Amino acid sequence: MNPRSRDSKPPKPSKPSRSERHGRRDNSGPSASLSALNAGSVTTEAISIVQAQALERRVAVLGAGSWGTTFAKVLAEGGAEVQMWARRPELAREVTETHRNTDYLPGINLPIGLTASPSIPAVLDGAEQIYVSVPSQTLRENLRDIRDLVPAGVPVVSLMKGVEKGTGLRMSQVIVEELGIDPALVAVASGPNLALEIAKRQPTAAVISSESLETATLVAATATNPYFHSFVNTDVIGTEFGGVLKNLIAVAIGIVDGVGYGENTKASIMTRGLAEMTSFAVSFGAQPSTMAGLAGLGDLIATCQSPLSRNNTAGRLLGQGYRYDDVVRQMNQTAEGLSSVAPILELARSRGVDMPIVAQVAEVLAGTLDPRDIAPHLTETGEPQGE
Ligand SMILES: NC(=O)C1=CN([C@@H]2O[C@H](COP(=O)(O)OP(=O)(O)OC[C@H]3O[C@@H](n4cnc5c(N)ncnc54)[C@H](O)[C@@H]3O)[C@@H](O)[C@H]2O)C=CC1
Ligand SMILES: O=C(CO)COP(=O)(O)O
Repeated sequence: MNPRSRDSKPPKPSKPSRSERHGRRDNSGPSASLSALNAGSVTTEAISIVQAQALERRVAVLGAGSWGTTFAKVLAEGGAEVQMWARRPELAREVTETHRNTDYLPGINLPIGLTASPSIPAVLDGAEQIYVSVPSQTLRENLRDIRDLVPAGVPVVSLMKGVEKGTGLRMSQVIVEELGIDPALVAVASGPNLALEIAKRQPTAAVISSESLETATLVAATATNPYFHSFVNTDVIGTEFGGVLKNLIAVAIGIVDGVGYGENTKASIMTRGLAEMTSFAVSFGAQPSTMAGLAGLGDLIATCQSPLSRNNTAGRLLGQGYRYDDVVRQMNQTAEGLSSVAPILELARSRGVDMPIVAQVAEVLAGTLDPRDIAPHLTETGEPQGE
């Protein structure tokens, strides 16, 4: 457990009632845009029932980008009181005052029970659970700013899908290292979770994984609502690597899409990609069944098929002939796959695992392989081999 003691806290100001916070008419905003939002989505009534029955749980979400904001909405619509940390004060003001985050989630009304602040101490004060959604490459520096502010004994949940360059560490490992907390308090969330679809309340599922089933269950109960169902497992390695590796295969799919290849090519890459993902993750101790579940196959399908995926989009630009630097300049959101390629290949080499598709993505990124030549090279040797 966390050896640090909990600071004594000032008494909390009296809170508005649950119905005031969530608002029985649900989201703010004009009714016209509300009904547009509710077209093809889980109903406001279903959410109100869950909110009314939920335990009062105060949670913090660090990162107000597309996934941090969407997950904060999921938690609030599951009945939690949610405070989100936003780097930019004007974004925090927009979320709290107008219930919008137009930069990341255009057209989405956020729940009244969701507020944001640029002050990390204010957001963490009294938090019973902490969810982290910042780019994987900045996580360590973000955590250094907060290590003395994390309340003792509180679960910390990674929503991220990358590995750290240089160390090759998974995000849960960086969290344990930087915060010095018991790994049993750390959980990860993964699955087919394209932010904008979820923000529109289109139903989906995820996996919450922790080496402690108790932690995973507590987090999953909080991160569940009528349109978002959280399953649990204790295979942190598989759940986390599933989210990282499918990004790399989605870049490959984007590349061949950009070139103009069709469904056979994409199905071959997805299928062989899953085989690559599984060999890699199992060599690090993951369960093969995790790779066949939501955090592996499920997320692979969603990310490879959707134009909403930033990794898929980055790949498509590469396939259309843009250079790596141009692609990075064009992406104004995090495409984790681009930074995970090198550390994943290094980790694969350390275990003697072949990753021919990921290796070719690295070559396209480096400009040493013509995107048109990626698809035929689905094996390392070109020799016939067992599937
Ligand atoms: N967007 C999606 O559909 C999903 C994203 N994820 C994962 O969530 C993580 C975060 O992704 P998004 O929220 O989509 O990214 P984003 O690019 O939309 O937002 C990143 C957030 O991190 C903040 N941030 C904090 N420190 C930063 C720094 N030093 N440099 C840059 N930004 C900093 C930004 O201000 C921003 O609020 C990634 O690991 C991604 O793979 C996982 C599931 C779904
Ligand atoms: O992880 C995701 C869907 O599950 C989001 O994928 P992108 O980061 O490629 O947008």
